[in-house]
Amino acid sequence: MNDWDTIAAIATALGESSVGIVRISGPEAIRIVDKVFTGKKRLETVASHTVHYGHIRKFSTGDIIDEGLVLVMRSPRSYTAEDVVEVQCHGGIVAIRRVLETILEAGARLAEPGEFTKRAFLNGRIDLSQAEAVIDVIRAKTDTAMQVALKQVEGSLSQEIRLLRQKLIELLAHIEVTIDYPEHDVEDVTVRRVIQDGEVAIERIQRILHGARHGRILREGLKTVIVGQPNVGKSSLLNRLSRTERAIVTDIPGTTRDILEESVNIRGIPLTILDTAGIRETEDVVEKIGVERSREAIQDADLTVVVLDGSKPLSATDEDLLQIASKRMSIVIVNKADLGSAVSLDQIGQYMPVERIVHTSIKTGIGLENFEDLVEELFLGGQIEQKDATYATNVRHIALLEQAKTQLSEAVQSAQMGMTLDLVAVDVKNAWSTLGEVIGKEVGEDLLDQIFSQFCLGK
Ligand SMILES: Nc1nc2c(c(=O)[nH]1)N(C=O)[C@@H](CNc1ccc(C(=O)N[C@@H](CCC(=O)O)C(=O)O)cc1)CN2
Ligand SMILES: Nc1nc2c(ncn2[C@@H]2O[C@H](COP(=O)(O)OP(=O)(O)OP(=O)(O)O)[C@@H](O)[C@H]2O)c(=O)[nH]1
Ligand SMILES: [Mg+2]
Repeated sequence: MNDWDTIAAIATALGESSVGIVRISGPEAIRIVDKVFTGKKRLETVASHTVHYGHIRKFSTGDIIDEGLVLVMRSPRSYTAEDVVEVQCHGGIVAIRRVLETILEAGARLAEPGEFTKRAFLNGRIDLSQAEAVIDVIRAKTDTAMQVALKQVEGSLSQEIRLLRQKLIELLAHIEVTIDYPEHDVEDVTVRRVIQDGEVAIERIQRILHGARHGRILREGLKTVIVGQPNVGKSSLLNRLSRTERAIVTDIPGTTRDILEESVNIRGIPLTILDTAGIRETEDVVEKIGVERSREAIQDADLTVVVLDGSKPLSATDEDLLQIASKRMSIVIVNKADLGSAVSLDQIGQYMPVERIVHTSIKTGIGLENFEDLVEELFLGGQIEQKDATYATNVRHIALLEQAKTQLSEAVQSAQMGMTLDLVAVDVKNAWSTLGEVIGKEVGEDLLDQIFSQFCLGK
């Protein structure tokens, strides 16, 4: 174990709560808490993973600060793999702060954000991808996001990466043998193996990356933009989905002026919805800018919802929007079904497959279920349902996986083109070390600092 100092921090959220926890980790953790805690036994003598009742005292005066329960977890069986003591005191800002203060007076240092988890990594209890997933668990906003992150904390991605690296090392060993003892193996057997194993590895990486888009959506929300002419019901849709009166709805066309943003949750899929100003049909330059703005919003979005007023015939502006949206993931809502239908389905069908068209009356709520079904179908497509699939959700991991994929493609190509085996080996070796960076092999201190500084205090 490293001879680091002993760190302490408040582990629970600040504010009024029933219980608060101060966590201490490091070689002096138990001795330091012993100096300020009086229970039946000295903590130095108690068994690991036991809980003790007693009083916490001010280090300088010996005055009682609070009563509490203390947990002792001895190295290496703890979160950080060091000796860890957790003091559970009363909640509320004053009690927790005073307990932390006395522990700092007794010799601990205030931990930096993420320092407990950083120690768990540096002590080898978890790898970097597991440590990074701890942030995702804390930040998860839906059950599914939480589930995916927790799986990663438990090592799902790490395991995939380790397996891939293992295969690449075996391949490298094979190449080395062929280079060093040419008589031992025929070169083209090795070349074939590079191509075959390389392609299998690329395929595995591809599968992890395929889940990446879903992973990002789970973390950041599906960027959704609502576009359409004035007065068609765009803001009404936003209000319905968010179950708020966030957007102002009136029968005056042009009610929404600025873009509004709202987070909603549809069947466990987080959506960040932008409600845009309606696009008018004029030759006016200012209005043309409106179409341009919508076009930009559509380019940025994961999902575009085009709202039409179904009680009116399709206009040229509607067709423009349908045209732009047809190139992207999109859904068409034909609204105001309660006012009768004047819009031609065949006409919309020229731009959009019928399965993507939903008829609604947002005013009465009719058809919204179908819209939600469609969102769910488009974005989960059964894939998130496979609970054991591994997703890369972290941009750093995704970038590294893309890079490793490229390096492997280069190895395969070099092999196919008949390059010498030592050149092929370089690409394979590169892919192996790129994958290593995902789990924290050979990463620099700067990167670690950057990653762990995103954590909250006490984690
Ligand atoms: N009180 C408390 N609750 C908590 C945490 C904590 O640190 N303290 N956690 C903080 O995130 C989470 C649980 N995560 C944890 C992960 C590993 C170990 C741990 O001690 N692992 C050791 C020993 C396992 C064992 O005894 O079998 C190990 O893996 O070696 C503890 C908590 C959520 N709940
Ligand atoms: N009859 C009927 N009226 C609706 C329906 N949906 C919305 N409306 C009404 O249409 C009017 C315009 O709705 P908004 O949601 O403000 O429309 P918008 O598309 O946001 O309009 P702008 O912000 O002006 O671009 C309001 O009076 C709504 O109550 C519907 O399904 N049927
Ligand atoms: Mg509006």
